[in-house]
Amino acid sequence: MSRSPSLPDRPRLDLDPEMSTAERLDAIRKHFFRLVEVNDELDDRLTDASDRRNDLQEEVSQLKDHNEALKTSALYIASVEELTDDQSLVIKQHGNNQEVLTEVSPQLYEEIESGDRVAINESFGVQMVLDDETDSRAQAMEVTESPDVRYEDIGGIDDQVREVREAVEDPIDNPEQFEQVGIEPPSGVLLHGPPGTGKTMLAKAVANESDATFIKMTGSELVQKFIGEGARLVRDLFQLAAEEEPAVVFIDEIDAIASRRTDSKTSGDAEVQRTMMQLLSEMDGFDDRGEIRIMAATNRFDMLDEAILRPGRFDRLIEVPKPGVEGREKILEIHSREINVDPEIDFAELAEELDDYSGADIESLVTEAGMFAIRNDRTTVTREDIDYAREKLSRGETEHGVVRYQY
Ligand SMILES: Nc1ncnc2c1ncn2[C@@H]1O[C@H](COP(=O)(O)OP(=O)(O)OP(=O)(O)O)[C@@H](O)[C@H]1O
Repeated sequence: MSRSPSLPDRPRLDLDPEMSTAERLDAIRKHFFRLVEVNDELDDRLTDASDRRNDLQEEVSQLKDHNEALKTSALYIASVEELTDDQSLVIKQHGNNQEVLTEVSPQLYEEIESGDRVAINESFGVQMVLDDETDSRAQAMEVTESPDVRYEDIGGIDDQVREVREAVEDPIDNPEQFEQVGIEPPSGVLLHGPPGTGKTMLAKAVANESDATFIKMTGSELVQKFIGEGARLVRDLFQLAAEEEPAVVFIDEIDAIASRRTDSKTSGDAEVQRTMMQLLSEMDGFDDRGEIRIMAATNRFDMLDEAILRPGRFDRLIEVPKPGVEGREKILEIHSREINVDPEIDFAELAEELDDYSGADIESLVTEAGMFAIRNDRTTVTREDIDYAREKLSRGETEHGVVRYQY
């Protein structure tokens, strides 16, 4: 901000006793005109300052409004139709096409262009300018041509692997067989069970082994990160799968968009409902015998809305539990494949001790033990390293930031 120039000097009247009366009168008249000039100048400066003050007050009030808008959660998406000269926008709300005039802060006004998509709250306060549609599509979906997970990387859940292969891989590899026999393959496969038991791995492995593209979307992200865009992104997800067939669509944390209805009727819930409705309608309009298979996973099976489990939707439920003792031994072996472990370590005995460990916990244990070996300048992981790692994991801290799941 520029500093205002200093105030004009106060005019002085110098009367010399030697002056004649006419000279004195002249000096006084000049002094008078000078005073009028300074007065006018100060008047102008006062008007400028008060205009500036009004501008600043208005800016403060707009920033306060913007601040309030930021504190509320965004609920709707709108497109900017027009920017008016007085720092307002004409926006059109998506869904109901309602046009509204809304004021924005000068900063936001600078940032916005006609045609932008913005997130707005219930009182049409603009919260933020959204990325363009293609950006959010790319961010919301993880697309892998061939994920590097194979069935042999998964331990302790052989029955689940077999069931998933039957429900997902066989219909992709042999659709004619299903047609000839006249049975419909399951529409959607829902994997449920505690965190870190291999649900995502299973979906990736089946995509890899069926030479299908793996397309993943996470329910909680749709709700928290891509506010107001859930329904569109679900539609895009299925469209992308159709472009990429054969494809395995995997919706992780499906409970975030498909939980049983709560009693509250807030618009946030309405938005989640719209996303779930879109998912249901995509699944209902889907040809079962295609080269697109739909999978989902949840740790909160008890919370799911039954609508999602009806025939034709997620109608094959597969529980993926924590591994038993043999499973734990297998997972220990898998995660030690690439690691130089002391051959004296008895995995069967160790597996007995790892009661309640999930596959992800076992992976963390092995990695953490490796970190201890490195720290102690050794190239082999010993039983002591494993015991140290266990102790550390049970305290919830790890060397590389992976915190052990608590159930
Ligand atoms: N059965 C298993 N066999 C081998 N490794 C496993 C197994 N389960 C989990 N892991 C390890 O844990 C990591 C996380 O597993 P994954 O993401 O598949 O679990 P998830 O069940 O999908 O968990 P979440 O519910 O938290 O998403 C895997 O990358 C893998 O290294």
